[in-house]
Amino acid sequence: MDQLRFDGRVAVVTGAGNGLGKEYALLLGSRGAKVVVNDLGGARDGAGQSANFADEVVKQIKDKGGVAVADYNSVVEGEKIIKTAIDNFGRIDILINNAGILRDRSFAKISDQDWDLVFAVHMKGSFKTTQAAWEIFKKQKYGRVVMTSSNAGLLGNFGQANYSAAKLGLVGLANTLAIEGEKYNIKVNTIVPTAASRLTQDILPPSMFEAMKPDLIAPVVGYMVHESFEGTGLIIDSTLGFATKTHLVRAEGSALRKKPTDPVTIESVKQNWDKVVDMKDAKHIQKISEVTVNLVDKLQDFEDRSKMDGDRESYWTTYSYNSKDLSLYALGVGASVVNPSDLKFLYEGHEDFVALPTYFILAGMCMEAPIVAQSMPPGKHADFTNILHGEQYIEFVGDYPRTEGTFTTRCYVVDILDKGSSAVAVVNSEIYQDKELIYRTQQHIFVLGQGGFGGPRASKLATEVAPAPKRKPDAVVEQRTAEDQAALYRLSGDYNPLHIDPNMATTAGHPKPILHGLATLGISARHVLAKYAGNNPANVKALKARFVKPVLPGHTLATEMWVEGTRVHFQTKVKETGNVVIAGAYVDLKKVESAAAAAPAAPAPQSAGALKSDALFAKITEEVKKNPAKAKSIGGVFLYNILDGGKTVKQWTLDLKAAAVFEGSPKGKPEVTMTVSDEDLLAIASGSLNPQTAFMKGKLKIAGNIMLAQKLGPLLKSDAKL
Ligand SMILES: CCCCCCC[C@@H](O)CC(=O)SCCNC(=O)CCNC(=O)[C@H](O)C(C)(C)COP(=O)(O)OP(=O)(O)OC[C@H]1O[C@@H](n2cnc3c(N)ncnc32)[C@H](O)[C@@H]1OP(=O)(O)O
Repeated sequence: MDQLRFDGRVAVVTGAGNGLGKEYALLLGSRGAKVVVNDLGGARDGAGQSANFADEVVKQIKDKGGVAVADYNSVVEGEKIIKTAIDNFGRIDILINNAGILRDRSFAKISDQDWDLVFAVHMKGSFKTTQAAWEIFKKQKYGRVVMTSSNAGLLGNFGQANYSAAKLGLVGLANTLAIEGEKYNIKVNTIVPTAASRLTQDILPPSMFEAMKPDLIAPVVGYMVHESFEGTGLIIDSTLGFATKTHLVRAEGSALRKKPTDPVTIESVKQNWDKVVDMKDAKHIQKISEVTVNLVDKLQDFEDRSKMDGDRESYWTTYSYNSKDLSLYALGVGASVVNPSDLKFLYEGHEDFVALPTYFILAGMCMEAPIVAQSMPPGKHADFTNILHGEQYIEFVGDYPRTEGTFTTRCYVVDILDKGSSAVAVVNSEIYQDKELIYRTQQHIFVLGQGGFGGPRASKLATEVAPAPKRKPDAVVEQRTAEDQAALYRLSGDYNPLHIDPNMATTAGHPKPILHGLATLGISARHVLAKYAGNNPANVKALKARFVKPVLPGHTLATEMWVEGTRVHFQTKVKETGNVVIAGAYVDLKKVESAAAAAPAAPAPQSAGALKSDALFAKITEEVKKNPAKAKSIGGVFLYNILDGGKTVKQWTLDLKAAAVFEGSPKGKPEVTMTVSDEDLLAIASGSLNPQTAFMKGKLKIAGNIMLAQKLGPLLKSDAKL
């Protein structure tokens, strides 16, 4: 890489007589910048004054052929320091606010003077110096400013209340200046250094002090003030030759009331506190305007949800998943690399990688919601010690979900049934993505010993099981479960101790921890999928099952299947005992594809070479010309990002060789092939086929170098939304 230089630039470094500031000044001076070396020459606590420090640094810069001038003003009179730059060099481009002092005392002992002095040097000093340079930066439409914060400010540190407050104040100052400077090409960033300096000399242990050389941090700041540096409003923590970005994140938060008409009370705040502080889905907010948008969205969601809920108590939650979750789940329901047709459920690099349909039941489980417990009739209770999964239903409504995403789930109890000795809670879930319903589930939770309260025995709102035909099954698939099946399955999110804790299992009357009902169901559903659905999850419309008897890990499951139209009835038996464990179950398919028909010879892939046909390019170009705006956002998707890397890639060729080159692989050696028919490619270019949809429907496949293919996949997805 060419040396990054500062020729023609003028830099002011405050507190540059020693430590970090000195290193910044020496580095910039050695790279062609004219440097104002500011230092008051005071002691660490700000007392005293001397010209020696700054003069010495100026001498060192000049000795190496650089240009520098000393400045002995206090940063509190920042305008004088900037004047030194203008008087000597006629301009200013870079300002590093580095000067600082310490007045450490435990909080109770901090005097007004300790407080004021620390604030004067750090806050007022950075304010005055930056403000004096600001108008010049604005006029010349160029400026690079670095504020110096500290982990004591970001995190607090015993005995440094004054220093911490001032240091975090500087982050706030930088944040606002980054916004105000944006349109004038003024970049304002914050460095959080931990270095051996006069400030830390007898604070750090000697061995650490030795290692934390300021010259390991100076290049980080050097880059942050270079003209090629694009970042602004960043907080960069650096020490010991490491650098890392740090930023504040904001949790999803929670509404503090059920309906817009309800009051907020101290009690409702307490009730929702766990969600208020839940950082699971926390995000970094880039701009203050995002907070407003986010609040408006939240308010809208809150109102929409409250309308949907009416008088019904619902529980709303979000559920995020990624490829790792899908693979883990697939292992939990017995998929194995031993079976090649399972690979697409296990390996995110597989060109047909896809989620098993039963995986999506999990987002509808609302395990953490107290809704069943809260819906029990007076005197009855439900908890992990007395519930069993009784039945499960799932029905896909929209496009088959992708291999990663975030859902919003609404769960609510539709009925509590009285089955005599026991109760059954019927729980509905609706699962939304981007406010669109994509599937729904229903679970029956059997609550042992809690019946007899005079409630209804059946519910019109419950999806019924369907008894299997009375003939011999059309097919049977057997699979032995592993001893660790439940231990593995639970990692997908059902941590009910019944499935892992021997004491809990004994208390509930089982010889050992039992298998999750959904693990048994997942295994049987896989059998149906492979046998009659062409192993294609998107072929599944709905699935229903009743758990009739518990299964123990290690048991062999035999899934018996009957085909009736597009419905595949099934029941599952434990081979060792002959017990039926899943009954009345079925999978509704879009189309039955029996195993023989479902395993055709692999379709002949359309070679990447086909994409390079000149005739096809000519056609695409023609389409693009007809509607350039549309094509730019759709057909251009692919290459836009590749071009972002700064390489010249011929547009509209969709040439993945170029992508490989972009990734730094040897030229002319394509590492990725793209499989797409000429018609589909044309359709993408003309805007009639969304690449995201094409990717989802398997019409567009990327394979080869897995890392690269993975990168390209998300590019398609994210850009398709533009
Ligand atoms: C929101 C948070 C949710 C979190 C939930 C999930 C947490 C998970 O960790 C829990 C699990 O995975 S548990 C493991 C899987 N489930 C099981 O092993 C249950 C197996 N089933 C049984 O043991 C019995 O069927 C049993 C005990 C359920 C019923 O047996 P019996 O008492 O003998 O019932 P029976 O006399 O045959 O019938 C009585 C009435 O109940 C209905 N019924 C029977 N089985 C049902 C079942 N599985 N689900 C729903 N209803 C069921 C019958 O139809 C009958 O009603 P009716 O007289 O009105 O026809």
